[in-house]
Order: sequence, then C-alpha cells, then structure tokens
Amino acid sequence: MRIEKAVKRYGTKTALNVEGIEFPRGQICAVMGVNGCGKTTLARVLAGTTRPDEGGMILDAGETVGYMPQRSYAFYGTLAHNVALGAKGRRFDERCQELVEALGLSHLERESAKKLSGGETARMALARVLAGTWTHLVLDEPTAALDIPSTLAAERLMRDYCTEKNAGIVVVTHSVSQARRLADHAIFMDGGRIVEEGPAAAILSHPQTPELSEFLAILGS
Ligand SMILES: Nc1ncnc2c1ncn2[C@@H]1O[C@H](COP(=O)(O)OP(=O)(O)OP(=O)(O)O)[C@@H](O)[C@H]1O
Repeated sequence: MRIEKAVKRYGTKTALNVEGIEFPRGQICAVMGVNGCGKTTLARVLAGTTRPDEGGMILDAGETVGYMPQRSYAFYGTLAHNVALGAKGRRFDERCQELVEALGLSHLERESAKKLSGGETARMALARVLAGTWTHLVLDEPTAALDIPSTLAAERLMRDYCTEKNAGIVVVTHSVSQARRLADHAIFMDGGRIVEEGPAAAILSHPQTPELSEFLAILGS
C-alpha cells in the first residue's frame, strides 16, 4: 500500500498534502501530530473512505485494507454478532473467540452492542477488524478510549497480527509512549504535510526537525 501523491482540500484549507509514502507489509507505522494536522484525513484516504482531490492510495495486486475509524461504530445485534461481521463467512469462529477473550469482552458477548460503553465499543471494533484477514490495517486512534491494561492487550494483538499475517499496520496515535512500544516506523505530520519520518525509535529519540522536537518537548518525552 502506498501513496505517490495525495492532496485533500476543504474549501480553501488543505487538510492533506503528502507524497512518496509506502506502508510495507510486516511493519507497524505510527502516524502522529497535533489535532487537525491531517492524520485522520490520511487514514481515510488510505482506507478509501475519502476521495482525494489529487492523487490517492495505490494497492498492489492482492492487497486489501481493513479500517477502524476514529469513532467506533456498533451495528445492531450482540457484541458477538458485531465481531463476527469482520470474520470470514461472518461466523463467530475460534479467532473471534480468542480476540474477545484477549480484549476482556467475553462476559459481554451476548450484550446488545448499542448498550456498550465507549471503551467497550472501541475494543469490540478492534476485535471486529482484527477478525478479518487483511494485508493492511488502518487503525485511527484504536486505543484512545482504552484503559492501560486494555491498551497493552490491544498493542499485543496488533503486533501479533503484523507478525502472523505479515500485515502492514498504520496506527494513528497521540501517545508517544505507544509509538515507542509499538511502531517500527513513525510519521510526524504538521499542517497536512509529513514533516519528519523514519524508524520510530530513532526519530522519537533524536528528532531532526524543530516541529517534532517541539512536539516531544511539550509532551515532556
Ligand atoms: N469534512 C470536513 N470538512 C471540513 N474540514 C475538514 C473536514 N474533515 C477534516 N477537516 C479539516 O481538515 C484538517 C485535518 O483534519 P483531520 O481530522 O485529518 O485532523 P487530525 O490530525 O486527525 O486531528 P485530531 O487529532 O483532532 O483527530 C482540520 O483542520 C479539519 O478541521
């Protein structure tokens, strides 16, 4: 999955203006930056839910993308039904069961999904996307509503998915510590553009641009 160029404008505002990004299989890439810098717009372009004004996302033959949007959605029916929607044949199979257990949702399997809390809905949505077989995942702040134990469980599942399926995973996150724990590669955005990117451990320890240096300094990282 890659972008040679993608530009998205809303009126006179350019929300996204990026070029030359690749998301190789077998790697987790963290997308970071302040509110409004274009992270979700990039995620939506990659997921195919926003049509750019110029350019776009390119998939090679056989590549497929699973998407977890920033606002997790509950479909009608039980939590188990919702997770099964992501699985092959829409069956609540062994894989769904494993995911539900790993995310601490087993006791809610038969609950109506519409009644779940924000954090429970987010965990259900993560289980739903991880139940599928995709070559790439685009996850927009998948752990923003999660407590620390659930966040760590979710990170383990993302890493396992990347390794077992040789998947390329794009994770939008506001957490520098999450990016350090989870990501192989990091992209830092500002004003719709990518201002710095590279191996996550390197750029988050030794930023090369004033924008990323300031971002890390403000966060006290
Ligand atoms: N549908 C829209 N109509 C108008 N402006 C939009 C729309 N979607 C996004 N924008 C604008 O584009 C810019 C980038 O938004 P985007 O949601 O991609 O930012 P973000 O980095 O994901 O922010 P956050 O961290 O708050 O989620 C913002 O200025 C936003 O107001």
